[in-house]
Amino acid sequence: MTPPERGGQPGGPRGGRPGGPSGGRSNGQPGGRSGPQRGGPQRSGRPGQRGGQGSGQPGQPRPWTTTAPSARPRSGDPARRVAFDVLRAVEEQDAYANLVLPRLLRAARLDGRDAAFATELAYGALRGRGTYDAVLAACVDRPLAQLDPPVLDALRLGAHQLLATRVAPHAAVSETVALVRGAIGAGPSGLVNAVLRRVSEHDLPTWLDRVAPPVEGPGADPTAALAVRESHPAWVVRALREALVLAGRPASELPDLLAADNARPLVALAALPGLADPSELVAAGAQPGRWSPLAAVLPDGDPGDLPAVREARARVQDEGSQLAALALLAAPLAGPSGRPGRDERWADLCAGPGGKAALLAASAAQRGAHLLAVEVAPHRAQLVEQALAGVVASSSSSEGRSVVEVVAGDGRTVGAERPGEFDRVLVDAPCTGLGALRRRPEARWRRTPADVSALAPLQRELLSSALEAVRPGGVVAYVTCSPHPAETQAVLDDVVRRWAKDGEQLEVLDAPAVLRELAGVDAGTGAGSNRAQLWPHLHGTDAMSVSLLRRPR
Ligand SMILES: C[S@@+](CC[C@H](N)C(=O)[O-])C[C@H]1O[C@@H](n2cnc3c(N)ncnc32)[C@H](O)[C@@H]1O
Repeated sequence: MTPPERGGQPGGPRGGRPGGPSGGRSNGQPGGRSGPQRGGPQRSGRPGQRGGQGSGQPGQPRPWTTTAPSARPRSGDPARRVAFDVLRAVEEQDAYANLVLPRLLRAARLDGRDAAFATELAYGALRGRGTYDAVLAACVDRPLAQLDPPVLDALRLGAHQLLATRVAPHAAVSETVALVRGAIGAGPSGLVNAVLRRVSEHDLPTWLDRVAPPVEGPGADPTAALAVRESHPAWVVRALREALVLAGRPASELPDLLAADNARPLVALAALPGLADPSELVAAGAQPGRWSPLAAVLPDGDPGDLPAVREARARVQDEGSQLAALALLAAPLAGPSGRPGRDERWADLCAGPGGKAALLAASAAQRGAHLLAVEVAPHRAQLVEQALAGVVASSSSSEGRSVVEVVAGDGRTVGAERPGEFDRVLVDAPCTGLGALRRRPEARWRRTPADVSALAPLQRELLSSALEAVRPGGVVAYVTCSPHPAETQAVLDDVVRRWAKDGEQLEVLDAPAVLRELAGVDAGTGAGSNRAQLWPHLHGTDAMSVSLLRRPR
């Protein structure tokens, strides 16, 4: 732990900083151009970066208020309170920030800039926790674990404002102190005031140089250094390094990959085949997508404002997820006499909440096929029903049978119950989600290495069930939104080996070639591997892994 520096005169007269009091709003939110963009962080949100007006330069005077903490406002502003409540719900109730935030924003009647500010604070403090805790540990005279958890959350919110937003430092401190008084009580407000003043003594690059271990030389620990600088648990840093190397990428890309996890992803939309067209989304204000032939991208604004999204003809869906579903549909089947054979029975064995199932169902309606969507969790099976409602309402096949059947059940039993019945099967396996960390700000702190091993048998059983359920010459797509080697290549290798031992040599199709043909994207994983891997830092998508297996005829 680096001892706190005692420089500066926190109580003394300050002024003249760009973005100081005059640049901020009375409640301490950044004003004018420096305000956060709607819907997320105003900058990349990368903990290792700092910039913009008011971000402060070391040694520059700061406009401190001379009001004693006890005489300052008793409660904070509503946006900070919402952000604080999000952090508490994540910590205390294992809540998902992206689910709890909209509810709290509605309850507090926040919208527009206030909602954007609350979102930026909550997501930024959650993502940046690793960095901020390292800084806070250098400013608190006891281990952070000995602080009351609500106090620690308030300090994280304060540190985020000080180190990664354009909020004026005096406002970041005084508003966080006010928040603490209102939400926790007067007791810890002095501590919070003192700690945040210490945090404000340096900008983020200076703090990182002080608290992150060196990357080289004596005491070097490159993993720990990246863990602090890019705010990831060390085990995730190691896993992602391994994943890059396994996929034929240089380990030197790791900082970029980690930084991409800290950036706000653009909202990608999928126009459901036959129901909408990307050009319609672009005409309604979106921009063309980067890879998927179904995609458009919404740089700003509420997707629900687009008629096609409101009418369930288009959905919010990462381009990587779109490509994974499209790869299953584009993979070549094998049938009698060198022909592809039947292509009308499809299944999705892990369908909830229904993103890929909606795309598959819309395509099934177009092609006269039928989709079985299986999801083990009943409430998620209901979400699949909802996701498919638009497709079901607008289409039924000529014989009048429904295009889709949703079943709340275990995908692991489908192979035994319906052997050889399907032509194409998707296994979008339950996984750690390490490839989608940018979307789930708290996920990196919640996952543990034990999750990887706990999921391993389930992933293998689901893939084996899919292979039993597919006909000879049919194709299975094994997909994860994690690039972790244990969840991707190891599962593939094990299952192929086991089937070979049982006398059936599965064909691992060239998934990168399928994606190249489909979308012009290079998702290759190096010589000798037919697995495709997308990356946030290279493709701007989640880190989806896609393997395509075909049963021999
Ligand atoms: C990665 S998610 C699937 C995402 C989905 N394909 C989409 O695009 O929206 C994995 C899903 O598998 C479900 N699941 C887990 N074990 C299962 C099992 N044994 N059978 C069926 N579904 C299962 C989980 O509840 C979860 O909804």
